[in-house]
Amino acid sequence: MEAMTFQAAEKRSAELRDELNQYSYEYYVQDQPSVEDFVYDKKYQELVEIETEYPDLITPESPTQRVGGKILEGFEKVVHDIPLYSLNDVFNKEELIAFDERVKKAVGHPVSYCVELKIDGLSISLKYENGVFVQGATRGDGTVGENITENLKTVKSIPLRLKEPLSIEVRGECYMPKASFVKLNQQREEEGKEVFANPRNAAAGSLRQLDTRVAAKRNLSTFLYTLADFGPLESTTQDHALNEMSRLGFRTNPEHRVCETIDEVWEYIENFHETREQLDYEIDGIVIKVNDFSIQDDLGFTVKAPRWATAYKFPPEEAQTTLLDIDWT
Ligand SMILES: NC(=O)c1cnc(OC2CCCC2)nc1N
Repeated sequence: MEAMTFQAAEKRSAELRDELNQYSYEYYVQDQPSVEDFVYDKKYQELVEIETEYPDLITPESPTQRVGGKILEGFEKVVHDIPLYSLNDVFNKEELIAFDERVKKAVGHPVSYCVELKIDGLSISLKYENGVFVQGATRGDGTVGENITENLKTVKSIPLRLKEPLSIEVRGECYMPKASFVKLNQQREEEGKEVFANPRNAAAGSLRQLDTRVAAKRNLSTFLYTLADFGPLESTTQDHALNEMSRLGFRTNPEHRVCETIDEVWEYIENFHETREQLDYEIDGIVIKVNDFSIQDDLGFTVKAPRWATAYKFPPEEAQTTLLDIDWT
């Protein structure tokens, strides 16, 4: 290809960046690729050539910035302005009903719940300034976490630029799909390395890597579930907030549902207790949240957890054996 003028390269690289980021969004966030891999690869190669010729044209959200390549000295500490809370657990229907009774007593009337699968991964917090991904951190102890921005940039489902130039903070789970976990452990066994006990440990181990190229190869994914700093957004319920995050380009879990009674919540729990091994990611329970944010504010928090949410935990199963028994390839 004869050398492009800077102006031509500037225009072409911007077109390629937008096109490639759209393809990546369809593939990794919507799970609905619109083009074959070779189409993506060809355009990606063209962008690499232009950026190699004109490095000044590289922008933070360029897909070429997702391959990693930095060896970090360590992880800096991040103080969370808004704490990441943990959840009080319940283990049976009676305790779930007691949770609903406490909420109704405190609020004075029945409430709707937003129920979500409890993804078994690593809690992360993502900060965006004017739409650009600027910081990713682990939960840590809920107040102080670790800056893992460079590793999270390699997670393809995390948007490097939002669909709108908003300054917001969201939280969610970074996880390793079951199939990737099985493949990774097979690889590690062949290499005589120690295998990971479960997908959660594999995801945590991948994000704790100081060599960002390692994280880039671990096929991690995300489901976002908390709008922490709303910026200009005005969601009044958890269900609406999930839809807003999806609209902005985040990957959210499609199984969330609003339940009007605790019986409906129990039906949802029983359904997923049976069908969870068909999911291509691990869950360890169901999260139940009062849907209305103003009622959440009225209920507030105990020292470590919200009064407006609980986690129904499934009894631990011999997950590892079932995982390895299934042919995920
Ligand atoms: N692992 C999950 O899938 C999950 C975890 N946490 C939450 O909610 C936070 C927000 C307020 C307390 C807990 N939702 C989830 N879906």
